[in-house]
Amino acid sequence: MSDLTIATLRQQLDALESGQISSLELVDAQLKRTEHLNGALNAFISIDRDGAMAAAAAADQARAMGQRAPLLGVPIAHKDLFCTQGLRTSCGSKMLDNFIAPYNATVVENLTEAGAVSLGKTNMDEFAMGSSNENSYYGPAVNPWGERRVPGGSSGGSAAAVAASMVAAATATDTGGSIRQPAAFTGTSGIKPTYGRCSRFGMVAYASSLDQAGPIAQTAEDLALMLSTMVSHDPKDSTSAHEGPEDFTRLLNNDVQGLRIGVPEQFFSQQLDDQVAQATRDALATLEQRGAVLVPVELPNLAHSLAAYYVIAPAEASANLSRFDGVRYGHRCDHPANLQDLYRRSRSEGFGLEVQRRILVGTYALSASFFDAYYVKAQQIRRLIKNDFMRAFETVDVIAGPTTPTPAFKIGEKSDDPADMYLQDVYTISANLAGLPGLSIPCGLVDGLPVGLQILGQHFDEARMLQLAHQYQLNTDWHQQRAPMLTEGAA
Ligand SMILES: NC(=O)C[C@H](N)C(=O)O
Repeated sequence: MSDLTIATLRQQLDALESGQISSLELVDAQLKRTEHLNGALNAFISIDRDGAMAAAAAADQARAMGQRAPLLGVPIAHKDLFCTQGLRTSCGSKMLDNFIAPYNATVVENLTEAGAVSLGKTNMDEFAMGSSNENSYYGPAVNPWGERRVPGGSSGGSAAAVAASMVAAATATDTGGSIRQPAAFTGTSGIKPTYGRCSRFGMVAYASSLDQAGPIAQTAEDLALMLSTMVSHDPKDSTSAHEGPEDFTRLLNNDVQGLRIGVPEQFFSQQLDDQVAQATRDALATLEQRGAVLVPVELPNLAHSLAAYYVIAPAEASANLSRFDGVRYGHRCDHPANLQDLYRRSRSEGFGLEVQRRILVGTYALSASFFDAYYVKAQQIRRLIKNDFMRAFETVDVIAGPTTPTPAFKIGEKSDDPADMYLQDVYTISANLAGLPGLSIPCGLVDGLPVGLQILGQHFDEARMLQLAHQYQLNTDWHQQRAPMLTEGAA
């Protein structure tokens, strides 16, 4: 491996461990690459050179003293909705442009304790609302795969940063697909673990019953390394799962002989691009050749997941975002005439249009006259969808299909049509509604753009999903394909 800046997390860790490179050297090289590429990609909102170099020096010192930690000295980045003490946490919003958290999110704390060095904070759709990263106050992040394509959303900055090897891995969050969809669009791998696996403490809340943190990286093996340090039971999050720490790498080298993969026809709906369907079927055939068994399953209520999600998520968002009132923290308007004026102007100036749209939709869905018709109905559908999955998992180990209906679209292509944008989430949101873990790995190129294979698992069965993903990657090279701009000498 000549250039360690484009290496995987595993390779970088091995190089640090063998003394081939120091953390200071690696972090500096990665920062230079990030500073060089960020003008074009806008993947980072904040680059923390001083903090990263200080942490790298400390990691080198710890290593020299014989100390070890799972991610000691390796550079990563955090989506800009994880609170980082002393470093701005904007959540992609003007509302929090001036917000510096007084504490670290638990996920940030866990990764720091594991020795990871953060280079800074990555771009995202405002308050994680979006599927293209175009809803960021800081401008869209750009997909390294080119031609002004979106990197997906809402964790578009983390995905673009990994795809461009600014960092080998980054944190992200997924409320309705925000880890898996950008991973699919950028040729990276991403996993949303079971709801409750990663603590939500210090994650700016969007829709609390759906939000879940997870990593984006180049490979399934790197996802397993990251996830093993990110999860923890956290008394500071009332929905934190009681499952203890886990080594998610433990099954990686087991073959997939006899593993039963459910394939729902509903994942091959009419929205699905023909070539994406073909790439998905080819990936399933590869797994079948390795000994996995493909089993048709039914998810009859899947068609209603989009409608249920786009009631529940805005409803929860409208409640969560009521805390931004211009009084306690965040944006405050100039010279308010009175308290009403302070609320109104601070919120209309601080929130972007998509966030305002969702607050309106959510407030309407929760209003007394419509509560039963929308919110209660959506929760009932949510239960039916979960039941569908539970029934399917009686006969299969995992469920697989496409991550997205199409490859990455052009910046601006869907901005005027929110419903068309929401359709991007058609295959990903059911996992959030059911609290199930889901991952995406690269499985092909369509018109030169990456597409993803989605694998959904049973609650707390991430290790098995990662095993399947790793075995697929041992037998294919889609995850090693590089964006053209990175191979044409631009970096
Ligand atoms: N946050 C997410 O998972 C993204 C999803 N597309 C949404 O806008 O809600």
